[in-house]
Amino acid sequence: GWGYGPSNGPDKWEIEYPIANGPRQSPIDIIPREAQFDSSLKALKLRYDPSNSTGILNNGHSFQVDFTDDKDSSTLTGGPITGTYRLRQFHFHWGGSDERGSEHTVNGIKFPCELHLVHWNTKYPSFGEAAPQPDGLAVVGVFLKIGAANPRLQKVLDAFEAIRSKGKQTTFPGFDPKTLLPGSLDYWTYDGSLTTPPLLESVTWIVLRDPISVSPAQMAMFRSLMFSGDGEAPCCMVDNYRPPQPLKGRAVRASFK
Ligand SMILES: O=C(Nc1cc(S(=O)(=O)[N+](=O)[O-])cc([N+](=O)[O-])c1O)Nc1c(F)c(F)c(F)c(F)c1F
Ligand SMILES: [Zn+2]
Repeated sequence: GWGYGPSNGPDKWEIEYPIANGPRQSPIDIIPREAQFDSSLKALKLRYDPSNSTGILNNGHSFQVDFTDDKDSSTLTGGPITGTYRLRQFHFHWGGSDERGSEHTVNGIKFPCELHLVHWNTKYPSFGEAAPQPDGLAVVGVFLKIGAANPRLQKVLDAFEAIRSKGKQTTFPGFDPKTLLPGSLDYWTYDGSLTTPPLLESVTWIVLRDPISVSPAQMAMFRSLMFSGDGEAPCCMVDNYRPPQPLKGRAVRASFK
C-alpha cells in the first residue's frame, strides 16, 4: 500500500491514484502577497464539544483523534463555507527534523509540523457520502512552530505509549481540539484535495495564518511513533507529508488584510 518511503511515497501515488496530477491537488505553497483579500469571507466559527472525542489511533500513516459525528455538536460554520460541517477527526503531518514536516508552506517556508482538522458537509448523509463530493470536506490546517512546550498538545502526546505501532488505539475521551488553535482565526482558503490517497478533490482548505507552538522535545515524541506494526521491522513515523502541488490557476483568498 501507499506510504512515504522511496518505493511507495508521494512520487509513486499517481500510479494507483491518477488524480494525483489533477487540477485541484493539495497541499500548495501559500504566497501571502499573491493571496486576494476577500471582504465577503466570514469569520470562522468552530464549536467543538469535548465529549465527542472518542479515541486515538495509529493508522500507519499518522495518528488520528476520532470524534463521534452523529450530531451537530462539533461543527465548523462560517468562513468560506456555506452550511454546517461536522468534525470527524484530527491528525498531524511532521518531519524527521525541525526544518521540514508541514504540507502547506508559506513563501516556500516549511514548518516542522501541521495539524489537520477534518470536517464533512452535513448536506450529505455521512462522511463516506460527503468525501467524494467537490464540496464534501473542509479541513482546517494549523502550523506548528518550534518554541515553548505546548501543554495542551502534551495531552495528546501523553497517549502515545498506547499507540506506538500501526493499528494500536486507545480511548481518548474529553479532549477539546479548540485548545490546539491559535488566538487568531485569520486564514487563507482555496479549493483542494486530501493530501493522502485517495487524494479526493473534495476539500475546502482553511489554513490558519498563525501557528501554535511545539517544543523540540515534543517534536521528538511525534518521531517516536512507528509506521510499522508489532512484529514488523521497526520504522519511525517521520516525514509523513506530501510536498506542495501545482496551483494550476487556482485563487488563494485571505480573510485578512
Ligand atoms: O478520513 C481520512 N482521514 C485522513 C485524511 C488525511 S489528509 O492528509 O488527506 N487530509 O485531508 O488532511 C490524512 C490522514 N492521515 O491519517 O494522515 C487521515 O486519516 N481520510 C480519508 C480516507 F482515508 C478515505 F479512504 C476516504 F475515502 C476519505 F474521504 C478520507 F477523507
Ligand atoms: Zn492531513
